[in-house]
This record gives sequence, C-alpha cells and structure tokens, in this order.
Amino acid sequence: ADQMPVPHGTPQAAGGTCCDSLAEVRQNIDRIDSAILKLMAERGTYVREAGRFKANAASVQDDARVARIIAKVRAEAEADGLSPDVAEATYRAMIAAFTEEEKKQVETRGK
Ligand SMILES: O=C(O)C(=O)C[C@]1(C(=O)O)C=C[C@@H](O)C=C1
Repeated sequence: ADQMPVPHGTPQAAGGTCCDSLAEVRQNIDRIDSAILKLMAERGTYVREAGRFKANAASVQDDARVARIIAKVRAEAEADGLSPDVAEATYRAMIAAFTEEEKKQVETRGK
C-alpha cells in the first residue's frame, strides 16, 4: 500500500540482485534478524560464563574491555561496509543489556 509503483534508483543489496519489492526487502531483513538473534543467544551463554569468573556484582562491568570491543567493532564495521556509528550504538546497547543480566546473575547466585 505504501510502496511506490516504481522504486528510486537501482537495487544495491545482494550484489545488485535484490530487491524488486519492499516485501522482498523485509523478508531478507527478517531472515538476517533470525541469524543475528541466534548469535546473540550464543553470545549470551558466554557472557553468563564470564559471570562465573567475577567475584561480585560490582566487578561485572569492565569499562576497559568495553572500550577494546568498541574499537574492534568500529574497525571491523568499516572493513565490512557497515557504518561504524551504527555498529558502536548497537554494541553499546547490547553490552549494556548483557551487563545488567550478568550483574543480576552474580547478585543472585549462591556464594
Ligand atoms: O568480558 C567480560 O568480562 C564480560 O562480562 C562480557 C561483557 C560483554 O558483554 O562483552 C559484559 C560486561 C563487561 O562490562 C564487559 C564485557
């Protein structure tokens, strides 16, 4: 309904082979989101594992480690053709949420 009869410009995704419709664009975004979520779930299992090595909730947050992750993520994003700012914003939000979960885990575990 909100699609234009003729799209602007030429396709840029999948080596210029996609897409012919907004529906096709969104099918691909949904497919990629499912893959990202599986990787996030796997990442979460290792964040939980990191919690096993933290003495207490106050030591969960490691700002130096976060700074190293962000620097690496920005460089990799650049090399992959992804905006480093988009990558950094996404990672800061993701790490903040994982950090909260890890803090709760460490607070509530048996001593
Ligand atoms: O590397 C750690 O020590 C972690 O707990 C994992 C993680 C992350 O999500 O990458 C989470 C919290 C810390 O602030 C740093 C990094």
